[in-house]
Amino acid sequence: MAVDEALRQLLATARGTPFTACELVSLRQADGRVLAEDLRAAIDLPPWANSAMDGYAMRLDDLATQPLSVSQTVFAGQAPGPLQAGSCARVFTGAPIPAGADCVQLQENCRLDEQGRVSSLTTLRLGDNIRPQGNEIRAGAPLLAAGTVLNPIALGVLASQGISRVSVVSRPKVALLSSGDELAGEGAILGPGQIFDSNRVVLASLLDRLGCEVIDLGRVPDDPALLRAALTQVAGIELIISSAGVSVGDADCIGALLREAGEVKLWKLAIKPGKPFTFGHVGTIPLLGLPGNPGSALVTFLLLARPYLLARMGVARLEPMRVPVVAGFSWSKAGKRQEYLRVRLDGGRARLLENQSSATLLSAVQADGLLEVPAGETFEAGDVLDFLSFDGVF
Ligand SMILES: Nc1nc2c(c(=O)[nH]1)N[C@H]1C(S)=C(S)[C@@H](COP(=O)(O)OP(=O)(O)OC[C@H]3O[C@@H](n4cnc5c(N)ncnc54)[C@H](O)[C@@H]3O)O[C@H]1N2
Ligand code: MOO
Ligand SMILES: [Mg+2]
Repeated sequence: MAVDEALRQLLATARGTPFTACELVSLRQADGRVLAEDLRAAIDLPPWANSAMDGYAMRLDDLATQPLSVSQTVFAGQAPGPLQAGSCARVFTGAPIPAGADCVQLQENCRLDEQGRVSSLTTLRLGDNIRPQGNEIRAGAPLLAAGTVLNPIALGVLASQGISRVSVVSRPKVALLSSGDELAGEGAILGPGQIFDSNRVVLASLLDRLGCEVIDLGRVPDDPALLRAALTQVAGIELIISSAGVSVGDADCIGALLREAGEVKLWKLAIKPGKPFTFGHVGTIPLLGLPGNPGSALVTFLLLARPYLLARMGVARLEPMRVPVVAGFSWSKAGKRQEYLRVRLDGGRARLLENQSSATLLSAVQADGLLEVPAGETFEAGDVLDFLSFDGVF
């Protein structure tokens, strides 16, 4: 199955099974969380007309009779009285505009005489250097839509509205496990044939960044019964993510687990790395089975697991951002699978990192992102391809 079709099916399933729980959090707890409600502006912004510059607030009609005496001084945070006819007001940036004033002249463009009276040295137009009330947004207008991933800017927008708590999608409970008899944990001395488990920390950290509550089930041997036992330990799991054991080897037992205790929905995609990616259910709980090779687990997480999770969280923008990038190398072997090459951007061109093996993470840590090569295609240096940046993803 093509990657696009698998993604389409995963997203359709995800949209049909959204995470519905939400919670009220403070803005400082809301960074990276998904807004659960449509929000409208509570107040006009700015709440009152204010000066964009340090200078003098005037009435255009009074400029015919300058110099103008200064009838009041208004700092930001003060409440001015109305502007006396035939005078101007000393104002500073952010200060409310006195009623009756219709423009502000910069102090650099004013001359003060010995009596402290002000003349404008340049012509002014109605509204110059005034930020009108409600100019940015009117009370009641749509502010942020449900499904927005709150970032520091969005939090600032909420704070500027006096909003201090927001309803966000509760952290989905995701059970994570590494399957494999060969896996050793941190601090272990490697026995014969053993390797350290690296996938779990990668996936747990990626899940943290998506705002999930990671239930770490640790390393589980290649045994469907033990896998099943591990999964029944915790209540309330909303999704299972496993790594390894999805290919055709005698010890690959995620498929057996799904067939015994649930169902297999997707298996084997035209994606490189990541071919044996699996999606199914253990009982009623969805399971995303990522391949064990660390490069394959990473790529399938980014391209399939991440959008699936975001869709269940109600996020509108799901996929990593694709941008056109010029290839700095040629590719002559057309593959049967859509391929994701680890590349670095040097001078705006994609440079292929040396080791593209799905078994290594070292080229991925040097990469800026992935270059997408459609199945059956070759390309020349100078051709433009889609690039999926790691920026914004991690
Ligand atoms: N006869 C075939 N063999 C394989 C095929 C195939 O089509 N026919 N597909 C290959 C592809 S492509 C991939 S990708 C891998 C996927 O393997 P599995 O998902 O079954 O994973 P394992 O066999 O358990 O492990 C693969 C590899 O990854 C290492 N690994 C596993 N877990 C971890 C971990 N937590 N941290 C670090 N490294 C891990 C494991 O030791 C193996 O070296 O199958 C190919 N075979
Ligand atoms: O699909 Mo596998 O990930 O090539 O090694
Ligand atoms: Mg295997």
